Amino acid sequence: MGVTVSRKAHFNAAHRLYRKDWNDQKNLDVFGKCSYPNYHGHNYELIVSVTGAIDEETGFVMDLKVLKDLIKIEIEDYLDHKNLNVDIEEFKNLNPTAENIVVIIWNKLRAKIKSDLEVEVVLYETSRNFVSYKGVVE
Ligand SMILES: Nc1nc2c(c(=O)[nH]1)N=C([C@H](O)[C@H](O)COP(=O)(O)OP(=O)(O)OP(=O)(O)O)CN2
Ligand SMILES: [Zn+2]
Repeated sequence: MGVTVSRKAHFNAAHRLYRKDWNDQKNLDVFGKCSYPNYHGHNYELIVSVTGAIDEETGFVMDLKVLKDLIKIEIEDYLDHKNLNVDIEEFKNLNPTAENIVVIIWNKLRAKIKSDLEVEVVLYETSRNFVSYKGVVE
């Protein structure tokens, strides 16, 4: 049981959905226009939610200024205005789908947030397509 605090953020990035081990026709059949060779862009929006107990002294679950700075450094500075396939190491051999992007984002934030707090990330690829991830349930 806990209280959830959330912070919205955004970044713009280009990508292309395709597998190197498939030919162009199969990539087109599976990924459609998302596999076009010259990439395309999205205005990604994310919501990062942190759940935990309220600290008696501060009244915070987590300082939202700290969360804001963390998202800026770990996610926005890392992904904004990048070509995900070309510029981002994690996607050199991983398709930059919304599912894979949200897991990468979650892993980067999880590593920087106190372990007694739960972290969930919701990632909007378009205003109508979105995915969410809260880690593997142990
Ligand atoms: N399961 C997934 N399916 C799809 C993904 C994905 O990441 N996971 N990605 C894509 C494309 O990259 C892209 O998101 C589709 O964009 P677009 O064609 O613009 O999407 P819509 O036509 O649905 O645009 P709306 O504005 O949301 O109507 C495809 N599938
Ligand atoms: Zn896309």
